[in-house]
Amino acid sequence: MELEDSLFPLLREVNIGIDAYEVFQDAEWALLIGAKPRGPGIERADLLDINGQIFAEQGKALNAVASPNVKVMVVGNPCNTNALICLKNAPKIPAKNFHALTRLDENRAKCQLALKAGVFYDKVSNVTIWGNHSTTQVPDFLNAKIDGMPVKEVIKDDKWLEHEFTEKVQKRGGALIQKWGRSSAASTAVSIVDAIKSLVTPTPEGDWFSSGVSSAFLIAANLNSGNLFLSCLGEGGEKWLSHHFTMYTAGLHKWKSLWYSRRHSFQHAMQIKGRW
Ligand SMILES: NC(=O)C1=CN([C@@H]2O[C@H](COP(=O)(O)OP(=O)(O)OC[C@H]3O[C@@H](n4cnc5c(N)ncnc54)[C@H](O)[C@@H]3O)[C@@H](O)[C@H]2O)C=CC1
Ligand SMILES: O=C([O-])CC(=O)C(=O)O
Repeated sequence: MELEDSLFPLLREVNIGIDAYEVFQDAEWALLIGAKPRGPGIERADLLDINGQIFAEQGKALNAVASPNVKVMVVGNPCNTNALICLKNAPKIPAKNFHALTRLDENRAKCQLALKAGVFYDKVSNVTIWGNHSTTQVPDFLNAKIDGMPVKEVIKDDKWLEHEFTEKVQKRGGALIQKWGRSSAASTAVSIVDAIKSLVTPTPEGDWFSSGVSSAFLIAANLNSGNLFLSCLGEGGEKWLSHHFTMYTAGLHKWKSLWYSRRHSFQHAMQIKGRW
């Protein structure tokens, strides 16, 4: 009822069902949110036993009945691993069509940087979230900008950036659960909309956004030099952007261990530019 009352310009019909093979029929977009949330003191990874199965089944159903070019945004946690499970169960759907939601982390990072700098959040750009949607993620302030200037030139407080900021973004989900007893809902919904808008509309010149995509798209990485070169495969009408990033030491260290220990899992956030 609330969906109908919201007068969404693209909403034509609401169908409710419990059979994934019915509800995914010819779907062009699938936002996979239905999954158990964590409670206080629990890590997202602890949900895998319960939630993993959901995404295996949904992957199979999408593979069988959705549009062959369906785009899938996995939200249910642990979202990176669930996205990989879903992808592996849907071999007919291009792997590049699967995303894990890291946009909420990007938005959280932007909010913290804006608050610290005393600017409105729309002045913050070029924010990257490296790694999993978990407490191991690395919100990248080194390549981020405030009003077009490197963050470190605006916020001259390295201790805050490297510790307080990083930890705040990493643990924001848990902090919300501690406070309210349940996980974020409104900001998650907004971030899903933001993520999809970013995927289907041109990225503002010089900016980028973060989304969790399969590590199969990382074709080159020079981790030893301090420069991380990421390159994504471009297919169809999609324009993937390559970037050079200088990671700050702690970030590089974390990224390195993520890359080596879990290189085959679905956990790398990266920048994507342009239309889907
Ligand atoms: N990636 C991200 O940034 C975020 C991820 N999440 C995750 O999203 C998921 C949903 O969170 P909430 O909406 O707060 O939980 P909720 O408990 O309010 O809703 C979960 C819904 O999933 C449904 N569900 C249960 N089993 C299902 C199945 N097999 N197939 C389809 N639907 C099923 C339930 O009926 C319920 O309506 C959780 O895993 C949570 O951790 C939440 C916030 C942010
Ligand atoms: O923390 C959680 O479990 C829900 C979530 O993913 C977030 O709010 O980032």
